[in-house]
Amino acid sequence: MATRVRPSSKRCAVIGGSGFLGRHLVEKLLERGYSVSVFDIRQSYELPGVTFHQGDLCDEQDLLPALKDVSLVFHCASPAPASDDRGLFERVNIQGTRIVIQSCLKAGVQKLVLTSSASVVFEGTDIKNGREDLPYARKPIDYYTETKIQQEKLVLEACDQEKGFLTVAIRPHGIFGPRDPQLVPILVDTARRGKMKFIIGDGTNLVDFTFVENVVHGHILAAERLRSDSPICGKPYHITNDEPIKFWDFMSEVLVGLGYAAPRYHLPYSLVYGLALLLWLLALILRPLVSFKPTFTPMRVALAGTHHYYSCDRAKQELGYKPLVSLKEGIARTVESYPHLRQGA
Ligand SMILES: NC(=O)C1=CN([C@@H]2O[C@H](COP(=O)(O)OP(=O)(O)OC[C@H]3O[C@@H](n4cnc5c(N)ncnc54)[C@H](O)[C@@H]3O)[C@@H](O)[C@H]2O)C=CC1
Ligand SMILES: CC(C)CCC[C@@H](C)[C@H]1CC[C@H]2C3=C(CC[C@]12C)[C@@]1(C)CCC(=O)C[C@@H]1CC3
Repeated sequence: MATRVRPSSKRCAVIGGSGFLGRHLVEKLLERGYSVSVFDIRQSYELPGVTFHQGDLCDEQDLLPALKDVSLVFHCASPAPASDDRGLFERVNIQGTRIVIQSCLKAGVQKLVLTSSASVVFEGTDIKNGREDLPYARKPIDYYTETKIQQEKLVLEACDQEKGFLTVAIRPHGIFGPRDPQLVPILVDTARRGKMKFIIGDGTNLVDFTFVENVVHGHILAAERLRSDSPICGKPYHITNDEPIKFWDFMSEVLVGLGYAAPRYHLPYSLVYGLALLLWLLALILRPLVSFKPTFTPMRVALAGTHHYYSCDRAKQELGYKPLVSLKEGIARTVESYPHLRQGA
């Protein structure tokens, strides 16, 4: 009689493994002795110990081969928030996540760890030390957030301890670090165009920025603690640096580290938010005729001008989480990793 071979617990798949967070996660998993199957719509690197599968996660036929003999799946694929493409977010984050869950069940995967976002509770108003029991945003600030909420619900609701399919969601906030394609590059581009002179609001708002290696650490702890009798099944966990910082101090440290001037002049929050909303509407109306992408979107202005920091007490207590890299060291390592973005380079 043929016996069914249980997939090795050291073989895992990273969906979105070519991305910023995904690649850092893959590198750490390899270091910890895992063999990794990467699934992504693009291939951005090659590494010994990694098998690449290129395809669209919305297509089960593309995805299934990447999940063969895999017991643990990390799902950290998403379209970039800056694309602001409602159809794409719905297709990839909602329908695609349904396909990911179905494919995991078909392939006999036992654990699914989703990269969600702390933004699933953010409505554009202050959040101070927010805990995981805050309700999902009733009025999500953009399509990205709207679909990240649906995605998280789908994954957590799929958790079935009796059937042995275990899920958990990690909610990071403001990930930064070497190879980040959005935060530092957008900041530098804005500075180079002379638009980083202004502080939106009074500049005292506190925000979480999380060094990428801490986010990776949170994911691996969650995966390794996920067992059928563990209290973490079907739950979300905030993962931050646990060092809220003034948004404009963080921006200034990165800018000054790269040789640019720190923003100095204050503009009222409601004025900038109103203008950003107007520009966004204009861009939407004119989309069939001309395509332009405003730098100061309502989402970015809200993120730049409000408090949004989160408690990671639940992760500390239930996952044994503690940030490994301080904000100071994370900023220094990030600045050093971008020689091509320095002033004058
Ligand atoms: N960067 C940040 O500050 C934060 C990110 N997150 C979440 O972390 C995750 C990773 O984000 P990043 O690494 O920053 O983004 P990224 O854009 O660098 O990586 C996302 C990856 O997903 C892949 N992907 C997109 N659509 C796909 C599809 N249809 N099929 C297969 N692969 C596809 C992309 O090719 C890319 O490699 C995302 O789920 C994001 O929502 C959450 C909180 C903060
Ligand atoms: C133009 C300036 C006012 C701001 C430049 C920096 C921004 C590009 C970033 C500051 C906070 C970042 C952030 C995200 C993307 C990049 C920023 C807006 C996310 C939206 C990425 C995806 C998430 O899940 C939440 C993040 C919150 C913080």
